[in-house]
Amino acid sequence: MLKDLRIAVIGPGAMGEAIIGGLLRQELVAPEQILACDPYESRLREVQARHAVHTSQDNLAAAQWGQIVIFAVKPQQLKQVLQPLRGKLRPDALVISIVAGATIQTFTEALEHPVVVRSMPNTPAMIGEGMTVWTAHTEVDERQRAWARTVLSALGHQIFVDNETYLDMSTALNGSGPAYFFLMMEAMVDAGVHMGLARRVAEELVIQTMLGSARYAQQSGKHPAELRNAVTSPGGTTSAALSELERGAIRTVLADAIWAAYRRSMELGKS
Ligand SMILES: NC(=O)C1=CN([C@@H]2O[C@H](COP(=O)(O)OP(=O)(O)OC[C@H]3O[C@@H](n4cnc5c(N)ncnc54)[C@H](OP(=O)(O)O)[C@@H]3O)[C@@H](O)[C@H]2O)C=CC1
Ligand SMILES: O=C(O)[C@@H]1CCC=N1
Repeated sequence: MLKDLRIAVIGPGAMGEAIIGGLLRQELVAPEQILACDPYESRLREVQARHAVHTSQDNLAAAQWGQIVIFAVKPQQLKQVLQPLRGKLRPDALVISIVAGATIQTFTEALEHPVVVRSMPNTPAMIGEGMTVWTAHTEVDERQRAWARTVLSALGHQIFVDNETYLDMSTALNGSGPAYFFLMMEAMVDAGVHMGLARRVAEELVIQTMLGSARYAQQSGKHPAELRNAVTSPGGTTSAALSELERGAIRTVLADAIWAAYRRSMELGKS
């Protein structure tokens, strides 16, 4: 599918490198098909040492080289990255953005290039367990959509949505979502340590409980409330804990947090 295609990754930071790693791990491309482009030589040396891909400090040359051009810079860096590339991409190049908030229109206008996919992955992509949501401009043809699907599948699961407004919502749920779980993990481990468990043991208990619960929810297909009720014995330990969580308004706090991320994604899109 991606055989012989040239893929430029502009901004091979944490996520950009995850894309490179995923593509190579799944043997979807060979290292010489990838060009990582970053202004900092030391970063390029690290990426080169790990993946043996081509590297460059010249975004324009990289963008012109790529048949697929992936933008993985920070939202705050995007404007200055796009400006020199205006009207310079190959007409049939596929742009894939993972930049939070940045709209398809931002790319089409800044680059004068309509063939743009906007996506939102997450950090479990580092181990091929990501969840990515993506959408495409109408000018992205079927062949290019298949390329995008293959590239994003290298990160784990992916789903296509036909309305770009879902991308800001996805940013708040699956994009930022791992941080919510890591925070919960951290708090639970600390509580375990506070009670007297060794940290190493508390970590193992918490991580496997989270993993097992996620897999169980996925495989059983049951509503989370049903699964929760099955844990909650009358007058037992779980109901004592849940009562405290409800007293702390955990549902409202989580919903407010997710709405804050959603609003922030939309704000980033306007800046
Ligand atoms: N982290 C996450 O969980 C997720 C992030 N995203 C999105 O992915 C994007 C990247 O995030 P992340 O990987 O975390 O950030 P990083 O800071 O790790 O990656 C950004 C990379 O871009 C490089 N860079 C900076 N300026 C330029 C430039 N002018 N030209 C080319 N490259 C440049 C940076 O170099 P240097 O560091 O040396 O400045 C860095 O290597 C963001 O837009 C973010 O919204 C999407 C989903 C999840
Ligand atoms: O925090 C952020 O803005 C990025 C986007 C989703 C996850 N990290």
